[in-house]
Amino acid sequence: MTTLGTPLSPHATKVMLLGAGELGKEVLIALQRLGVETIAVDRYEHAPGHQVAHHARTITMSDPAQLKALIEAEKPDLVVPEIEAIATPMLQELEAAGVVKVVPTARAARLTMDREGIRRLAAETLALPTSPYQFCDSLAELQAAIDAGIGYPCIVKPVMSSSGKGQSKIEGPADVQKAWDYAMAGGRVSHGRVIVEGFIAFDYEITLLTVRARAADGSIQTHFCDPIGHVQVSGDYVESWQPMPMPPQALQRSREIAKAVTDNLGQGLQGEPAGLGLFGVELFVQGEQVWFSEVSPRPHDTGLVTLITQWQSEFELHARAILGLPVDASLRNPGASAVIYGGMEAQGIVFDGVDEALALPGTDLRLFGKPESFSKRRMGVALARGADTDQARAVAKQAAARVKPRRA
Ligand SMILES: Nc1ncnc2c1ncn2[C@@H]1O[C@H](COP(=O)(O)OP(=O)(O)OP(=O)(O)O)[C@@H](O)[C@H]1O
Ligand SMILES: NCC(=O)N[C@@H]1O[C@H](COP(=O)([O-])[O-])[C@@H](O)[C@H]1O
Ligand SMILES: [Mg+2]
Repeated sequence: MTTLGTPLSPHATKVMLLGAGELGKEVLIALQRLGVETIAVDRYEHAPGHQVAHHARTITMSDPAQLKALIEAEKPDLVVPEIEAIATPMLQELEAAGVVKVVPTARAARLTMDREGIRRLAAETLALPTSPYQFCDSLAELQAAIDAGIGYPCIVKPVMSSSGKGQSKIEGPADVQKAWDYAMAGGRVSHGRVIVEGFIAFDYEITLLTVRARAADGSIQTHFCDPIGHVQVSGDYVESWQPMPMPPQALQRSREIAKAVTDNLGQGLQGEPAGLGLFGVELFVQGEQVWFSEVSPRPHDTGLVTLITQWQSEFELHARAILGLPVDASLRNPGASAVIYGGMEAQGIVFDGVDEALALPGTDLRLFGKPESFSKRRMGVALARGADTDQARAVAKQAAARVKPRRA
């Protein structure tokens, strides 16, 4: 049985988000609606989630001592990692000592924190199909890995990075040095290690949102959302839509892969089923062939589209699942999302054209409230529902284009 308390009272149910960007902000709102007391943590002040939580804290989340001190002071019932760059070994220690429960588990947060943990688990332990890959600690090792079999074209990424930061495609020998230098500059935490992956010429890629939630009989059940199709530019998502039509066999294979990965990441300390929550399983598809790419043990940026397509968005699903509540992962209507970048480096920017964007029928908007804009920083997203995803994609893109960020 799940019992929830009253926020700001001695019996509050307290949840701490480690990372309070646009994804965390929506999870926090979903938790607030259930009367959960929320603590939003991020590396900078006035992060999107800070603005909607009961408590806002700013620390260096990759510093184990700071993280431990904050968790011990706040005593949350649940800690919910929202970004990768967190001192996850400390979370494992605190979880093992019974100090706190980590969503979905501290082990899952640690394994997915860097590309090596999750890639080796998927490809080597679970024998799932992935691109060929090597990990390298120097330019010389990178060149050797390419020459020894990865070949051209290939993709280089820092082991710890997300949203395409530090990622580039190598077309031939002339690009190797540039890709190495770019990866060194682009990781979230400075780290001299990269993954080089053989390029998969997929027909399309999907995110399969997969939810581990408690069923009425107390067991953990896996629910799949309809697949989300998306387009990435320079490793960062710019457009997504749901549902993505797929041949039944490719969908079946995608679900098997997602189940294998999430079952493993959901294991508790003694290997028993434990971890609850939503996962974003990223897959490449060509015909009936499916490759595992990576997984987020948390809501996924491409899943922002579910704010307008599902009865329960990925954020509500995550909030419900982690609290042990029942979920409904079904689609309500087709829809699409299109990203709004800042397009400039400036503080406290303003957005023109919000009225024109929302005048398009079936649209909605999220402006995240990030205090500082960068040229390629995601500042908002336009959402559109439609009779089909082609129509919704066109409208979402049009709405995003009507929102014009500018200097105040
Ligand atoms: N081996 C590959 N072959 C072909 N395309 C790839 C490969 N690896 C990555 N990509 C492309 O780059 C995108 C981003 O890669 P990946 O998901 O590994 O990076 P990321 O920085 O973790 O992104 P995010 O945090 O947004 O999920 C993929 O969605 C895909 O479009
Ligand atoms: N692909 C992962 C992803 O989209 N993560 C989302 O971006 C935020 C960081 O944004 P920022 O870099 O603009 O601060 C994270 O906090 C999370 O919400
Ligand atoms: Mg990705």
